[in-house]
Amino acid sequence: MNDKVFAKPIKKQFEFDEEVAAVFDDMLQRSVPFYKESQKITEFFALKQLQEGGVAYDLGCSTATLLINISRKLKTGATLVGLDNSEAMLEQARKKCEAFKADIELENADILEYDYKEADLFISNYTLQFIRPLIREELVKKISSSLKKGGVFIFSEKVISHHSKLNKDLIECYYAFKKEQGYSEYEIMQKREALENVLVPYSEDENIKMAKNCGFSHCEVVFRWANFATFIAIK
Ligand SMILES: C[S@@+](CC[C@H](N)C(=O)[O-])C[C@H]1O[C@@H](n2cnc3c(N)ncnc32)[C@H](O)[C@@H]1O
Ligand SMILES: O=C(O)C(=O)C[C@]1(C(=O)O)C=C[C@@H](O)C=C1
Repeated sequence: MNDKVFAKPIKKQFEFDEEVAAVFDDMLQRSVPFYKESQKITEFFALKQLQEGGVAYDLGCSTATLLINISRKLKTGATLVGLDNSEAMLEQARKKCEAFKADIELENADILEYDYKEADLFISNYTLQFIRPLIREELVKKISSSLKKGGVFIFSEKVISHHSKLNKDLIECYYAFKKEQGYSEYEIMQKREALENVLVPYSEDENIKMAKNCGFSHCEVVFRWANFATFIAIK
């Protein structure tokens, strides 16, 4: 289905509700530049990390597109767990897993409260940005302490620049991308307002510093387009 969520007047803040879940795959492909490429790079490093008996979590798995793609390419027996606290997203995810016969554990859970098993891999694409800054670092510490030594955390985020002119230009560049994807000026502005104080992006440096403060020995960007980046942190 096509995303027309912000084509009508919206008064509430952005939510991952039924209306968003129903159009989510289209929304992401048209709202995240190089979304498929960032998924492919995530898949590549995820598959390298997963050995027989390995455990991987996708935090904020939404409709499970990424885990389904990983499961289809996985040659070893590993446990794939997708967590999300939007039941509407999980309904879509379950339907897709059923259709693709993908062996994935999906749980309705708050990623901040979840009791993680020892894992080899964590993924969280475009989700940390929705976690309040005050508790974001606690979550990343929890992820790091649940990983085995040498374990990997792959995460993608919208990012800002602390150079004000460059930041303004990055946003302009992103809105030009959205227009090319068929979103109107009105839809872009409405979504911008709905995301205000809900999606709180950090800069590339702040994300790397956060990972290092939380127990990762190394963190770097493996893919970036303007204000969207994919990071790999290694314990
Ligand atoms: C932008 S979407 C993630 C997109 C997805 N990872 C992908 O690459 O297609 C963010 C997801 O995080 C979920 N989410 C946000 N806060 C959460 C929390 N505290 N616990 C669990 N899920 C959460 C939302 O319901 C939503 O599905
Ligand atoms: O559309 C925007 O303005 C975005 O920031 C894109 C973004 C994201 O980065 O997570 C925001 C919300 C939706 O979940 C999909 C994509």
